[in-house]
Amino acid sequence: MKVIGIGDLLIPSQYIEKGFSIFRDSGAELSVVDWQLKNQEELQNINLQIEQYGSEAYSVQDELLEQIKYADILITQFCPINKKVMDACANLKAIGILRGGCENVNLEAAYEKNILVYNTPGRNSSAVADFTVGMLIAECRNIARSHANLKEDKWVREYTNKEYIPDLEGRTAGIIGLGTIGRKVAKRLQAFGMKILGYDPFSTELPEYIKTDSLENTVRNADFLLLHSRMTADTKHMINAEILKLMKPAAYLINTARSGLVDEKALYEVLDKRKIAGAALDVFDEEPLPCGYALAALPNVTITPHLAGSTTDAFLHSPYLLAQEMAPFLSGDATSKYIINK
Ligand SMILES: NC(=O)c1ccc[n+]([C@@H]2O[C@H](COP(=O)([O-])OP(=O)(O)OC[C@H]3O[C@@H](n4cnc5c(N)ncnc54)[C@H](O)[C@@H]3O)[C@@H](O)[C@H]2O)c1
Ligand SMILES: O=C(O)[C@H](O)COP(=O)(O)O
Repeated sequence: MKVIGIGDLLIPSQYIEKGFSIFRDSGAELSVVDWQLKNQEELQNINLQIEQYGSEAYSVQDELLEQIKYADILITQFCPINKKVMDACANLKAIGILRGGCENVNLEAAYEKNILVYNTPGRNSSAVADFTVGMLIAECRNIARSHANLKEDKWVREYTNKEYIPDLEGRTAGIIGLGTIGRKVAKRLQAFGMKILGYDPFSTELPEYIKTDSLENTVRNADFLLLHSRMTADTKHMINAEILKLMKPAAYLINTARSGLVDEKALYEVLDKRKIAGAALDVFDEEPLPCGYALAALPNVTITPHLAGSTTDAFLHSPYLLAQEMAPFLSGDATSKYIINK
C-alpha cells in the first residue's frame, strides 16, 4: 500500500509524518508532500468556500497530481480531493481526512469509485471547547476590550453591558448542535454550575445534565447562546432575524462554529441596537476580515481570527487519531465507511 500525506499550512507535513508511525506497522510505503498554497489567505478562503460551493470549484496543481498519482491512500486536511484528483490517482482505495467535516472531498465521486472516506471527528474538539468558554467569559466580563484599552493607557471600568454582567453559576447555556464540540462545551459549562439546554435534531444518548428543547425555546431561555452545529444547506442562517428576536436583552451569542449559521447582517442589527448584550465570534462571512468590517467595530463584540481549533496538541494528535480510525482498513478488514454529511 502506498500512503501519501498531503500537508497544508494548518497541518504541515511533519505532523502527518509523525502520525504515520501507526501506519508503519502495517508495512505500508509512506511519504508526504505539501500542497503548495500561495499564502495563508488562500487557505482560509478555500476553507470557507469549499463549504459554500463544493470542492470541484478548486483545482489541485498538476505538479501535485504528478506526486500523488500512485497513491493507494491519500491523507489530507484541507486539500480538495475532487473528481480530478481521484481520476489522477488510478489506484486510490481510501481517503483519510484530518478534519471532522469532509467538505473538501467530493463524496459522491468517492462513492461511485468505491473509494472509502475516513474522517477524524473531534480531533480539535477540546481545543474548540476550551476556546469557546474563554470567548464567553472574555465577552461578558469585558476582558478583551479592557485589555485593549489598558494597552492604550485607558483605565475603563464600564462598558455597554454594564447592566448585564452575569455570574455564570445558575445561568442557562443554550447549545445549538450537540456533537463532539457542543457536548464538550456543555460539560465545561456544567462545571461552572450552569444549566444546559440544547437543540440538535440528530443527537442521541446525551448525558442527563443536558436537557433538550426546540430551537425557539432554547434561544428564548438562553443567557448564553452557543453555536456548535455543522454548516449544511439546512443550517445556513438558522439563526436569522426572527430567531434573534427571541433572545433575552441580557443574552450573549457565542459562535466558534461557522459564520453561515447566523445571518450576520441581522446579528449586526441586534448588537448595534443593543437588543442583545453582546457576541463573541471566531468565524466570519469573510475571512480574513477585510478592513473596516462593520461587526468588528461594534463595542459589544469580542472577535478572534478563526483560532478556536488551533492548538499544537490538536495538530499533533490529528494524524494519530486518523491512523487509528483507518487501522482496520490497513489490516484488510475494513467495514465500508462512506461519510454522509448531516
Ligand atoms: N472555529 C474553529 O476553529 C473550528 C474548529 C473545529 C470545528 N469547528 C466547527 O464547529 C462545529 C461543530 O464541530 P463538531 O466537530 O462538534 O461537529 P459534529 O459533527 O461532531 O457535531 C455537529 C452537530 O451538529 C448537529 N446538527 C446538524 N444539523 C443541525 C441542526 N439543524 N440543528 C442543530 N444541530 C444540528 C449534528 O447533529 C451534530 O451533532 C462545526 O461547524 C465545525 O466546522 C470550528
Ligand atoms: O478550521 C476549522 O474551522 C476547523 O479546523 C475545521 O473544522 P472541521 O474539520 O471540524 O469542519
